[in-house]
Amino acid sequence: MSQKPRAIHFGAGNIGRGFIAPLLSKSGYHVVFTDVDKGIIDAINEEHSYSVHILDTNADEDNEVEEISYVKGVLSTTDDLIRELAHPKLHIVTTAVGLTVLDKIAPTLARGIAARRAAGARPINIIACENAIGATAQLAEKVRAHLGKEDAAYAAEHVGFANCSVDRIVPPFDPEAHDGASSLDVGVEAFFEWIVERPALKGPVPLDPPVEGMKLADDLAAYNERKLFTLNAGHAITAYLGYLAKYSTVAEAIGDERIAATVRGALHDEAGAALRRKHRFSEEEHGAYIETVLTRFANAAVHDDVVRVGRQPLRKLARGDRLVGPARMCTEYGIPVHHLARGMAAALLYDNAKDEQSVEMCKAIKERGLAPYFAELTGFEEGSEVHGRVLEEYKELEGWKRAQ
Ligand SMILES: NC(=O)c1ccc[n+]([C@@H]2O[C@H](COP(=O)([O-])OP(=O)(O)OC[C@H]3O[C@@H](n4cnc5c(N)ncnc54)[C@H](O)[C@@H]3O)[C@@H](O)[C@H]2O)c1
Ligand SMILES: O=P(O)(O)OC[C@@H](O)[C@@H](O)[C@H](O)[C@H](O)CO
Repeated sequence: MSQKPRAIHFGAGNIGRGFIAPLLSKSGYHVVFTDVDKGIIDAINEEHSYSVHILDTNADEDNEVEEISYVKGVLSTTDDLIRELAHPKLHIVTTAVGLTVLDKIAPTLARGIAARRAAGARPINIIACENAIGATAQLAEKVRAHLGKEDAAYAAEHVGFANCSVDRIVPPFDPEAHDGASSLDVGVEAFFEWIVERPALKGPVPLDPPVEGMKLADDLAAYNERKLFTLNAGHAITAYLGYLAKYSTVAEAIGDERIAATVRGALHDEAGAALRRKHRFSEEEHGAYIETVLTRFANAAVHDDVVRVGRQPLRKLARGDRLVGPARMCTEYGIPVHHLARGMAAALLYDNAKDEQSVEMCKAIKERGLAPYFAELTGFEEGSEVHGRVLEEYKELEGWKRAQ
């Protein structure tokens, strides 16, 4: 049996296989994937390895391929997972399942924590790598709701719940477009950033062994907001405007000057101005961060569909999320929002019959009326400046929709 320290990763999807597991594996952890998808778990247990293709516009072919080996899979619906969670060599648990799925994995994590207490096992750290402010804190609350008093006391001492900011663009990968690639392979951009909340970690800090590529920060909130309100805000605006203009990919959409101008304005003059005020990022540093983000969007080698980036518009229009979050921050600092308003309007126009939240949103707008629905969703009251501007932009963008 392997004596390597172990890591369990929930969600063997794009970011799990393409980012988190590779860092853990390269740092000396034996990675155990867990997923509800039996097909992925079976494939992992047949192959025990896969390749990560680093994709860059400037290369004719994949410019680098990393081999990830010695991985295994466990179906998340079986008791095998509880045994894995109680393993004496387990150091770290990560998730990348989607924010709305945290509810579903919380009871399993609670059972795993109870089993660790019964076994007197070593401390572990749990890190939810989902796109949201405080995703791990949200998970911790859901897990605690399933713990008895003694298990909760054990968890408070032995289980670290650390928030993080996680950044790497990893869309679905087409193995047929790459010679010799397997169904488990993933295609990723070269850029990555994983920043973890240091004060929340239990046991040795940095982790032992340290995770190569994992940065630790005392003030995670600043990095979390910087990423969500820049990369994800710009990504969402590009995707929703791109969808309206009938582009398939983010790279195509950001190549349209009308869309690029809105994204630039939203990131530099609005979200960026508010983030700089709140977190004291310098203009030079934050400007460079935004420009890197825009270059990443234009990377056509990472074939990223606007429908992936626009998925679940109601989650993206939630009050603390990537569109309304920076718009609220702007209003706190008296910064007018024109471009973000256009982005929110484009999100409200996202009409995709294959996306459940889009269907729900379009139905609600039709039945309840845009003005009251938007106010209820976002907290921007009817009659407020932002509310009025979003309604105006919505009308104008309906013209884009009709023009197609
Ligand atoms: N792909 C990216 O570019 C990227 C980058 C940063 C963060 N994220 C975040 O990572 C998370 C995952 O995104 P993704 O793109 O990898 O999605 P994905 O759909 O490729 O992967 C999610 C995986 O979770 C699995 N899953 C669903 N329910 C589960 C459950 N109950 N138990 C165990 N596994 C379950 C799915 O089967 C799937 O394999 C999201 O929160 C996303 O916002 C994604
Ligand atoms: O994963 P979502 O749905 O929250 O957001 C879609 C994309 O913006 C996102 O997955 C980015 O690719 C990622 O956040 C890059 O780090």
